[in-house]
Amino acid sequence: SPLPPGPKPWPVLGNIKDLTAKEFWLPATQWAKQYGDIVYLHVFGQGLVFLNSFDVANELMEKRGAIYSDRAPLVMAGELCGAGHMVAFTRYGPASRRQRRLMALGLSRATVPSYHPLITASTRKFLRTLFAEPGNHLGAVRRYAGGLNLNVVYGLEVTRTDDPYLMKVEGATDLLANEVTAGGGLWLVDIFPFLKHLPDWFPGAGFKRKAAVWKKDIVDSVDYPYDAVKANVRAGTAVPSFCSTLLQQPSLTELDEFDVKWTANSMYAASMDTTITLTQHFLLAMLAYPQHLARAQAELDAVLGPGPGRLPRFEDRPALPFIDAIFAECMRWGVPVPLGLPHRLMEDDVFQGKFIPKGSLVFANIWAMLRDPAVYPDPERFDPERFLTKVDDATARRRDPRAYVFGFGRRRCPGVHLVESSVWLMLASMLATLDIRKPAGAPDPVPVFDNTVFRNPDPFPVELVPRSEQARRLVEEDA
Ligand code: HEM
Repeated sequence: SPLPPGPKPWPVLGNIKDLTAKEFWLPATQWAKQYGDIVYLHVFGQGLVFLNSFDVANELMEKRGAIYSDRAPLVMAGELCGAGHMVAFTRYGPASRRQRRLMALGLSRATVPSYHPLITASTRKFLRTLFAEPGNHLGAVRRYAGGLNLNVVYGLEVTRTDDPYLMKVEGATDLLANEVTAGGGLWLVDIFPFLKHLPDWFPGAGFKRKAAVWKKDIVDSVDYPYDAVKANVRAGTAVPSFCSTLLQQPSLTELDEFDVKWTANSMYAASMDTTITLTQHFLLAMLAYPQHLARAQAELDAVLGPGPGRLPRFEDRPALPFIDAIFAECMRWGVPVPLGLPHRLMEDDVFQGKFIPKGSLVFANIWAMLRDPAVYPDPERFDPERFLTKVDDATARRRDPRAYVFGFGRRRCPGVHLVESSVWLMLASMLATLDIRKPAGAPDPVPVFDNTVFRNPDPFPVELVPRSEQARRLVEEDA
């Protein structure tokens, strides 16, 4: 069978000239328009496959998950930088299945409500930080996401901005997102693995010297909070958390411990940039569409009392359909991980008469799915109301961005239920208490995206100010 269609490759080099370091989802979506639901490229013989519709992604990544669930053997990130045991990098097999089981235990739909008190406390703390440091909302979001995770995962309470656990894991997460995987995770050594045998001093082997430094920080960030929770468990002082619960099981093997340690770290690393990205898109949307901010605040006032009368709680959610619609539209419009994380195909496959070679890296083009005008008319517009029109169940399922933004199949994001609770409360709390506006005289923000994995906008000017004296009092008195 022929390969799926795609842009014409050069001999040997393949489509290297078609790769872009920024916003790779844009050319990928142009190819989707030109070539259809499956597009094939190669770089030095390494196949790259783009699945551009829900049906095809579901058919291959979900239904044929037994062969579409591996990850690329990344020499630089996995081997040289020591991140190979992080869940997102783990090769498909017994180890990844053990990790996924642990995650399912700690992050299931049934478990997440037990974190609601903690999520509420973290969100309130986040609001206080925002009010106290109005010019540093990004720092506040970081601390919120990091603190919540340290608490849920390790039972460690963050009390200071320069908390040593937070600093360590933040540093390593930053390294991973902005250095190790900034170019999509692919280094020359991943294409030519023999390069890893170059001596460190060899000209061109700078990547090895970098990796040695980064590896130390990454491995440190995995051990440091884990050792703390283990010591707490031994001393009988551990508070309930993902790690402490699992570490107190009888007959824990060394392998179990290893799995708990790496799984715990992965939850932290994977939640940080995604949460920040989603929050930044929410702010961009509120700046560009102030009418939705006003409507959301009116809905909140009607339920919580004017001003607001009190801070939002999880129990309020069914009475706040417009807030839910804003949340859904932030996921759709923002698309935090537009091409997902590539799955590696483990065997040759044939689909709709096209040959997909073993070893191909398969991307779900989530961006194209969430910009499909047939499902989302006028897709560039931030329009929460699109989720409020009554439709039949099948259409409602098809238009729910949750079916796409978290990826597909056996590697689908295990953080989905945590996000559903934590980000909802965060958005509802910000809308209830803050005005979100451009600083006086500042131009409309034009978002710039520099990362190839996350669609995280570069910082932009925004002013977050208490909505009213009442809002300020509520947040401060809640301390
Ligand atoms: C806005 C929030 C988030 C979005 C949009 C998001 C999206 C994604 C996507 C698209 C993937 C790749 C799935 C695939 O390969 O098909 C992924 C993987 C992953 N996510 Fe999330 N995520 C979010 C938050 C979180 C949170 C809060 C956690 C943990 C607490 C988390 C943990 C993970 C892990 C561990 C993986 C790797 C799974 C694997 O390789 O088996 N994510 N996420």
